Amino acid sequence: MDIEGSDDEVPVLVEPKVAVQDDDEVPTLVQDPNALPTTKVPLTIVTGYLGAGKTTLLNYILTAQHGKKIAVILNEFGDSIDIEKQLTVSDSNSTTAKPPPFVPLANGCICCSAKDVGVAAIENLMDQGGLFDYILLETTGLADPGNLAPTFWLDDGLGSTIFLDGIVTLVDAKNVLKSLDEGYGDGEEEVEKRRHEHDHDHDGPLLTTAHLQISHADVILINKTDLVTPEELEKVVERIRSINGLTRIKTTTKSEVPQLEGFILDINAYADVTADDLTFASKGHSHLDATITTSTISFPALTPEQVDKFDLFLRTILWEETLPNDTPHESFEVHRLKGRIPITDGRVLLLQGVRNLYDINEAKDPVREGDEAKLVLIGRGVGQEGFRKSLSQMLAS
Ligand SMILES: Nc1nc2c(ncn2[C@@H]2O[C@H](COP(=O)(O)OP(=O)(O)OP(=O)(O)O)[C@@H](O)[C@H]2O)c(=O)[nH]1
Repeated sequence: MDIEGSDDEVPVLVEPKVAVQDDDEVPTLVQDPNALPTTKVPLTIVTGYLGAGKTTLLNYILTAQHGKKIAVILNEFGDSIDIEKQLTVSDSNSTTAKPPPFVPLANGCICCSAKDVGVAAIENLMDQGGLFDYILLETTGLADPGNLAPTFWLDDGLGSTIFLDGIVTLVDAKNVLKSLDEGYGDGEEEVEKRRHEHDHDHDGPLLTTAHLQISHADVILINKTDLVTPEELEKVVERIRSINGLTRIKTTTKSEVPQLEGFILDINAYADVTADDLTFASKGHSHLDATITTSTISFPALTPEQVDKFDLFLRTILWEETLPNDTPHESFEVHRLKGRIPITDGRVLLLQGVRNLYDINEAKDPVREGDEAKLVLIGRGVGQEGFRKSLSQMLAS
């Protein structure tokens, strides 16, 4: 699977990205028409379970020859001092009681730790840190990247100097299945909390941190492959693929990814949607995991009149978390979505979404003969037949 082809697509925002906090709030897209165009700096979120190999990956990137000046931000939490110590720090000041906000690293990169990883906080830090051309944000092992991604994606539409390039998730080949099945590493309290948050009946399949980190990932590194047999590794790959059919997967030891560019860095995962990605996703083994699945809905090219109806379908599932037309359904939550929607007038609409945010751009390449529309959803309960049914009812109305 490949996430390439940014040159082919001219982004035309036909639907602003908006977040809906509550029913009274009217979402607006605020843009300063006088703002000067700036070169936006890509930000990659690096997530993954405790001990999966995040710091090892950052060290690998920071010592590789990529010609970039990278700013690494460590989401400060408990053991961040230890993490800092592990990084390849070339500055002697790093041992002072109060380290400077940024520590210069080997090959011109800089590193800092921050409690607040909101957009404004990071832009502030960047102002102090000087020129750089890439940001890697390492989250804590227990972070839900789905909480962070909308912040950076939304702000990119609001004139930020940062844009979300993608989410890279490290998984530990040896322990990931235990994490997915039992919430291994989440702790009893957290497991109980998640049951209350995500499963109102408390007897459904458990949603673990590992699920959240995998379902939101654009790239997954299955690390520590030296600790498993080829058969065990194959099982891990299949399970992960069944959760997230859109992600690119690579198996690694010591988080080594010789080809960083286009695989970890500069993947543009929130801009590009290729037909190949979606076709690949629809061939997944979608029932290996009881909690999170990838579901593909295919339908014929839309007429221009159906575009608004399709948009209403999206708004209903993402903002109201229900299916249109009172279609009966079990509870669900969408973590990530992508779509490619040909229109009978020759246009192709590209759809991107994370949690309750989405946007639609117009692809430059025209519709091809026989193209069908594809909507890929990743999340809990997204494989229900009701999705197809309510969409076709809505389009036919
Ligand atoms: N056997 C083996 N060990 C590895 C591999 N990759 C990393 N490690 C080791 O696993 C340990 C944890 O790696 P880290 O890179 O610190 O993992 P992390 O995800 O940053 O961990 P936290 O910061 O605790 O969340 C370290 O001792 C690494 O040297 C690997 O592929 N195989």
